[in-house]
Amino acid sequence: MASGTESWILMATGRTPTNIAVIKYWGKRDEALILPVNDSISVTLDPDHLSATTTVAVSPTFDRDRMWLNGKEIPLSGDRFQSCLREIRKLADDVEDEKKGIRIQKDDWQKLHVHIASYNNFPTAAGLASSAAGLACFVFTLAKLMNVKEDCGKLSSIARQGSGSACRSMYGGFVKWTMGKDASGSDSIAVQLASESHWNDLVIIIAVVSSKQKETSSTTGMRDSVETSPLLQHRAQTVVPGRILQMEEAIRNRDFASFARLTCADSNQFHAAAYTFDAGPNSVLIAPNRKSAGLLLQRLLFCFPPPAHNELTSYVIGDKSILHEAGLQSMKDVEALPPPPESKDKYPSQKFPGVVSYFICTRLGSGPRVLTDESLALLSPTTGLPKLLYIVVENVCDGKRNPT
Ligand SMILES: Nc1ncnc2c1ncn2[C@@H]1O[C@H](COP(=O)(O)OP(=O)(O)OP(=O)(O)O)[C@@H](O)[C@H]1O
Ligand SMILES: C[C@@](O)(CCOP(=O)(O)OP(=O)(O)O)CC(=O)O
Repeated sequence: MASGTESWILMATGRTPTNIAVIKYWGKRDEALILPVNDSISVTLDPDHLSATTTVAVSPTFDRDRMWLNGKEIPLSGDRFQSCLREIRKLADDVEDEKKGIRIQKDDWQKLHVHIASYNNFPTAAGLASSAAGLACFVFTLAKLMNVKEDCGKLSSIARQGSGSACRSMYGGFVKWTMGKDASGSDSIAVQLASESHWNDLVIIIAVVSSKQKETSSTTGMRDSVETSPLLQHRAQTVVPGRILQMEEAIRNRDFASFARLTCADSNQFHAAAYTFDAGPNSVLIAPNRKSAGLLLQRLLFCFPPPAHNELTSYVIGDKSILHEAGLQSMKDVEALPPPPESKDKYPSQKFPGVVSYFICTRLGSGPRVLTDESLALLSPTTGLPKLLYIVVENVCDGKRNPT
């Protein structure tokens, strides 16, 4: 390993979106390689609103691999992180940074240690697919730092070994995870069905009911289903294959009626079966265009207003322009909303303030990207430690009590 100085640090930062499945992955045929029992299809969400940002640093001074998630150090010893690290290291190539005078040879990556810091701009482990954005970003950013030349399909098969749904976050727009047949998992990869621009008037509204960590992870929930539910096998073998074809056609034709029918049918198949597992309580609503999304928001805000003294700007986050187009500028406008006309004679116009924690308005989004602006890196370029920690340490050294 040739280098100008012994204490250099080289870094890369990536941002990767989350995705929401419209035909769900639920159940594995191989737990270690994370091979699913059926194909699945998802929409990638706008990384401005729901994404993981990850910085990976390498330096000859690091004595072990370390990781911080949302500012807290977490162990990297788990099989899933280890599989991804091992697979990416195998594909690593020579790296040269002329400006910094750094040269890393392919084989050096086996000995060099990395520091990884990641941050999710949405709740972690609450059923909003943080593992998808997080593990995809982990693999994507390591691959960038280590100059891996493989395409997104190959990277998706590595991300899959971190968390199944992560393979679909390797692309923007509409994505299919092909379950594959091979026992090695080499053909269990994600492919892009259509980019985000193919059907860009879809609006996605997420009602966040709870941001707390779920009691049952998806991993455990689907394992229980595989072990105990005969319906799951029927779903995987008989129901999903046809549904996948119909969903592909609906996406190709931008046929919202079929898209919505298939999405709801696939979701209901879990809830109608009264399993005890939970994939998180937050619901994802999809509107065909901005006008319908505005009408939907008016109804949602009428029924689920924020608790007293809450600002509208912190209650509806993400793409706020839909709020404005629906004539909702402030809490006064929400309070003045009439009851939904369709419910007038059928149901009492009940309101449930505080039931929803907040709403996220978003849209389809693009795939992973490298962030070249060094100020967005989560690790300090001089210490290789998380920037916040770095500031706290610096402040303590300076005799200041409060971290900035
Ligand atoms: N940014 C990240 N970088 C690396 N790993 C992450 C990141 N975010 C989440 N994870 C990993 O994913 C785990 C959460 O996955 P889990 O499947 O329980 O929840 P979820 O993905 O938010 O929900 P669901 O899969 O039901 O939509 C975390 O405990 C952590 O190990
Ligand atoms: C309900 C789901 O979101 C389940 C996602 O499960 P994970 O991908 O989080 O599970 P592991 O592979 O065990 O990490 C459906 C889906 O995204 O297709």
